[in-house]
Amino acid sequence: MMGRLAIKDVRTTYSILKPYMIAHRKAYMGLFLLLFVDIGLTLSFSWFFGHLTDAAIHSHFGLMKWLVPLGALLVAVSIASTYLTTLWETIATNGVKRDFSADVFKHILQLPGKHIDGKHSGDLLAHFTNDIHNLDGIIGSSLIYLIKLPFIYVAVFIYLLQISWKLALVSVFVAPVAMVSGVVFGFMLRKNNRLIQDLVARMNVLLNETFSGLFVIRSFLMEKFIFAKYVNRNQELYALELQNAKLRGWFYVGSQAAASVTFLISLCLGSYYVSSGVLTVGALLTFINLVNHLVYPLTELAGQWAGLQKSISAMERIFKILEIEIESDSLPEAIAYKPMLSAIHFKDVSFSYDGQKLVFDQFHMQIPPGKIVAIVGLSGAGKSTLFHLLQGFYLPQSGSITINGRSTAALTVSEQRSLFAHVSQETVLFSGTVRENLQLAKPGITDAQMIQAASIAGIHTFITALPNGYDTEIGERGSRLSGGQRQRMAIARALLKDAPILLLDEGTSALDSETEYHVQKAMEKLLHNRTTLVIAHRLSTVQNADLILVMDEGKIVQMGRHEEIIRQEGLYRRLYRLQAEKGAPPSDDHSFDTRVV
Ligand SMILES: Nc1ncnc2c1ncn2[C@@H]1O[C@H](COP(=O)(O)OP(=O)(O)OP(=O)(O)O)[C@@H](O)[C@H]1O
Repeated sequence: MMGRLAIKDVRTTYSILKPYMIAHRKAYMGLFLLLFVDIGLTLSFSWFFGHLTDAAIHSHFGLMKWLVPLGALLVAVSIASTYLTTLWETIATNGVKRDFSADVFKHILQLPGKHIDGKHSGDLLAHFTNDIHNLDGIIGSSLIYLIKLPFIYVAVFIYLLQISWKLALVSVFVAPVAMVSGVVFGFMLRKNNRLIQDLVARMNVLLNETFSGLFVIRSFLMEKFIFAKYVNRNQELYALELQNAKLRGWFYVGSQAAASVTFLISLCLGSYYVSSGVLTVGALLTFINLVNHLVYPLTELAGQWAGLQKSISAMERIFKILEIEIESDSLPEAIAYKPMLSAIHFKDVSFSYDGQKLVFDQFHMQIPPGKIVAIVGLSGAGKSTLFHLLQGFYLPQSGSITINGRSTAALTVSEQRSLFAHVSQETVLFSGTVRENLQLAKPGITDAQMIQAASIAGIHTFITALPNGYDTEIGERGSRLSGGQRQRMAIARALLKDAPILLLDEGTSALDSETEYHVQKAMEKLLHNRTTLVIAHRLSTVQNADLILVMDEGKIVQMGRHEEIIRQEGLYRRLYRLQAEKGAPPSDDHSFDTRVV
């Protein structure tokens, strides 16, 4: 992995992009060669104009006869060179961007949970919609241009010296002025570009949150507020772009003025030399043409320089992601475990999300193999955190978690995550078909297995009634399905993963009684031959559990079977009674809703 680097300049940016550019070295070498072809063409065309003019003035038809086909040849080479430059530049630039963005994407997929927490999805999105494309300046045309500049300068200057050394000296005095102002403006542009890119990222966050929460926005009548926020940010962006344009404009005006002065002085002096017989008309034409090639790059410098600065500030943003240590070297893959009854042991586990407030302090927990364990407790007690730690989404600061006597620290990410099938409270499905969503569970799932799992989860009949059956699109995040249907899809997905340990979160408040009953039945079928941890909200689950763990503020305050702990004075009985007082006397069909307390 890349070490910690502070992006300060172009060199650092290139040190990151170097391997990607080397991978496309053929295209870059081609472009480098074409650069010399281009310089050769520039000199040849100028030479051609001068000689053709002199030949015409002096009626040298013999010379003109072979100059004309030579001119045609130069045009042909120029056309071929333009075509190849366009092609190779696209191959190089897009090739580097394709490979680099794939690596950035892979890196984000491998970021540890604690680093994902602090990132906005819109901000991450901006790396791909904005930052990667802004790298064009440093890997594409600006790079070629800036490499070409010194070469063309030297080549043209040597040619000019041969025509008239006095004129040549006059014509290059502008170069150092342009260089110095380029550095100063470059610095200012980079600062401005950084602000623009940060703002674009913030706008992405706003857009992302707006579109994903559109119904909440409508329900709370937040449209005006959101719209005003968007308009303000857009205005801010406009102001920054304007500032950027002014900077580029001044740089352009400066270099244009210096270039025009150079051109005019050369033209006046040159005309004087022609009238005094020192230069021929053809030589002056060659000279003026070449001076243009010195002047033109300087006027273009502002644009190229801005592109380069944009790239560097884009890379600064991407680098903040790249410098975070990832949790594994490669992307994890599902491993097939044979059915096994797993014992889980938390020993002196201390954990904090933010490094300050401890969720677990020297936490101890032992889950016997093959049992159904219900976890109950107040909201914020640490139940979900327990699931996060088990699956290795977060690592404990101290202590150990062992599964069948093996520490999770010794497991690879693939090994650890393949041990669990998780049905979470908030069901996340992906855009695509029912089949695609179910097949995500494990590679190589057959249709027969898929139908079996969907039948157990009680969703097969519903799926077959859809217009395209298993090939029906379910919309973004499964939006075309109801809450209960989504949950049963998640159960089918967990069944197909067929992992040794089940983690269930009974968040069924959104379901009607009949759906809840079906979901519950489907979940029960998941429980055989495995160790199961259920964050329990239903009395039936709690009563049927082999073991109940009652959690409070990151500690297990009571444990045992329902009949045992209901007799004890403590949180469990309080929760149970409160449920009864709510007017819903506990029975098998009612929710053991710990959240209401
Ligand atoms: N990503 C996070 N970053 C910081 N703190 C967090 C994060 N997730 C949870 N917490 C905090 O950790 C504590 C335990 O949260 P956890 O989600 O494990 O509780 P829970 O028992 O599952 O609650 P609930 O029943 O409401 O889902 C809470 O104080 C919560 O605010």
